[in-house]
Amino acid sequence: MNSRPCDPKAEELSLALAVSGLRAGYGRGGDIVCGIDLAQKAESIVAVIGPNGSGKSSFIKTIAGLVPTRAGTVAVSGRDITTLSPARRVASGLAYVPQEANIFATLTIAENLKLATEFLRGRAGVGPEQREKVLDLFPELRLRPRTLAGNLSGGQRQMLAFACALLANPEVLLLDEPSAGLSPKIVGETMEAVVRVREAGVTVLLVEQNVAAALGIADEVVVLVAGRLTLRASAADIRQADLAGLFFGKAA
Ligand SMILES: Nc1ncnc2c1ncn2[C@@H]1O[C@H](COP(=O)(O)OP(=O)(O)OP(=O)(O)O)[C@@H](O)[C@H]1O
Repeated sequence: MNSRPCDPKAEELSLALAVSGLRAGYGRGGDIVCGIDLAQKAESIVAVIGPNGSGKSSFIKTIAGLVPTRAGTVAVSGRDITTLSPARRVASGLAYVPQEANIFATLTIAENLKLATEFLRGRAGVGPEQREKVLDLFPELRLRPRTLAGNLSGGQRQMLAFACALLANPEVLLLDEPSAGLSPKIVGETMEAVVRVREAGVTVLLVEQNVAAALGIADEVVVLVAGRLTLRASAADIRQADLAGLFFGKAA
């Protein structure tokens, strides 16, 4: 037998994102995130789906440091970031694009991009070179730097929000419902942009209500019900599955 001994530490280090026993909630209320484990390989896209109110956004916000962690750990590329502030998490390689208010509508495209790196001095790979790489991914933004972000379409705003997050040269990008409020055509373009982001070497954890859109681009899907991960499977397997059954425990 020539199989190598399993080294859990080495395995953990090879993961882009490692979430273990994560618990979180709001104020004095009960747990909304109820002990979640998630190990995500580098340069993969994992989609988090589940019924309304199951805690998908709360889960991703807890990883971003915006909802206080009550128990458990979060690590990016083997570095424990559990106790870091949201800003320090960004500087540690974890970027987050919220569902709403993810750009400054009264500033221009160029001003939004400039502001995005203002507090990131010291993070390796942040600077003009990264800016060029990001603008190569979203060439439309390069064409009209003086356009007010508030005058962009919903899809263009999402591209700007992605670009601002990517300027931090993240290893992991958290996206909270990027398709929300977009027309079907623009949802498709937004999902294509997520694929380009992954092709650029970034690991993507995506919360989506639009299950079909998420399944179209994800490698793996996790189903969250009442704050717990109830299923993890390849997107191909989930495409065949009965979603009502997965979400609500109903028989087909
Ligand atoms: N700021 C908050 N304060 C208190 N409770 C909150 C807060 N934000 C969310 N919740 C509660 O946490 C639970 C999970 O909400 P969350 O938005 O995380 O679910 P979701 O799965 O993302 O829902 P949706 O698919 O509808 O966006 C809900 O019961 C919600 O009311």
